[in-house]
Amino acid sequence: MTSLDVHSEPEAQSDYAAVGGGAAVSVVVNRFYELVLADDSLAHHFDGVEMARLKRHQVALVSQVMGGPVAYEGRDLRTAHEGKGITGEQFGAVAGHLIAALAEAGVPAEIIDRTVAAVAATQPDVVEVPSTEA
Ligand code: HEM
Repeated sequence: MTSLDVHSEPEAQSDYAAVGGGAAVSVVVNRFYELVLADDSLAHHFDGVEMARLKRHQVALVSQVMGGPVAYEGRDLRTAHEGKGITGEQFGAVAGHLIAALAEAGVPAEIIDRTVAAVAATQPDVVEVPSTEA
C-alpha cells in the first residue's frame, strides 16, 4: 500500500456519510413519502397527519440506522402505529417505497440492503394484522 492509496480505510465511513449525509437522507425521505401518498393502499392512513413533523422523525430514524450522528427522538414505533390496523402487505409496500426512494437517489445496493434490514426489523412493532400469505 502506498500513501496515495486513498481507499485504505473503506470501513471507517458510516453509510450515512457514504450516501451524502443529512441532505441526501432528506431527499430520500421526501421521495419516500411522495411514493407512499401516491399509493392508494396506504394514503388513507396519513389523512390529517402533520407530514413535516413525520418527515423530520423519519429522517432522524433513517439517519440513525445508517450510522449518522443523529438520534431518533420520536415516539417508540409500537406506540406511533398502535390502533391503525396496519397489515403485513402494507408494511411490505412501505418498505418497497423506501427501497425505491433509496435506489432512485443512487444509494449502493449494499447500503440499501443494510438500511432495509434495519427497517424490516421494526415489523413486529408496526404490523397489527399479519399477512394472510404464509
Ligand atoms: C416500514 C417500517 C416503518 C417505519 C420504520 C415507520 C416509522 C415511523 C416513524 C419514525 C414515525 C413517526 C413517529 C412519531 O412521530 O413519533 C411513524 C409514524 C407514522 N407511520 Fe410509520 N413506519 C413504518 C411503517 C408504516 C406503515 C406500513 C404505515 C401505514 C401504512 C405507517 C403509518 C404511519 C402513520 C400514519 C404515522 C403517523 C402517526 C401519527 O402522527 O399519528 N407506518 N412511522
